Amino acid sequence: MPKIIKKPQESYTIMTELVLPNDTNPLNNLMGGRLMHWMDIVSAITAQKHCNRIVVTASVDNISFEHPIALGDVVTLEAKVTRAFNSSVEVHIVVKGENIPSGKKYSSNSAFFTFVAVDQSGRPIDIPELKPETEEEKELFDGALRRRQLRLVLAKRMKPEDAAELKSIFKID
Ligand SMILES: CCCCCCCCCCCCCCCC(=O)SCCNC(=O)CCNC(=O)[C@H](O)C(C)(C)COP(=O)(O)OP(=O)(O)OC[C@H]1O[C@@H](n2cnc3c(N)ncnc32)[C@H](O)[C@@H]1OP(=O)(O)O
Repeated sequence: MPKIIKKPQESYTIMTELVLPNDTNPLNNLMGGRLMHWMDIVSAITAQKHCNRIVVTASVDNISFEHPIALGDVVTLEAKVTRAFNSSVEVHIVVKGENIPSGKKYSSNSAFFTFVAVDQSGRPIDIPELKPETEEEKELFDGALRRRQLRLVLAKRMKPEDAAELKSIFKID
């Protein structure tokens, strides 16, 4: 049976949160762990929309916090599927902060999460394909194969010698 093909826009998800006192550290900035929880939720919703299945978080790539988010600021998390493989999807999340009284907007961080669609017994299950449309979506789609190989090599699920696309970026003429 031919696979269903979906566009990134069909599962695009945006989530808005307000930093409340219970979300902050002693410096009155948003705690990293709370932000990672929100990133997990928004990206899981995105992955579920693409797969129409229950998904589990399989891996989280490096997250670096570029800009603290202050108490009272508004946090916007945007998530898009970059590529679908067999049972797994890579989701790109972009986090921005906004101080509404001053009108200041800033980038906080971005990350890639990988989710696996599972059946009722928790076994991986096939998912729809993804067809990127915009130039940015195509660029993320192309890079997703290298990122997948890197995370599978690090997780000891792929031999480095089999990671052809990843190795090709290190080739020197
Ligand atoms: C319609 C529905 C309505 C539902 C309405 C409910 C709404 C409610 C919303 C709540 C939203 C919160 C959602 C939070 C989601 C959690 O937080 S889930 C909890 C944390 N995560 C877990 O517990 C996952 C634990 N791990 C596992 O269960 C298994 O290792 C996995 C991930 C299913 C993989 O199973 P496995 O048997 O090792 O599978 P295997 O066949 O080797 O590989 C399957 C795929 O996993 C990939 N994979 C495996 N390991 C990795 C890795 N380390 N890195 C990257 N990929 C990997 C493989 O590459 C492969 O990909 P494909 O080639 O198939 O695309």
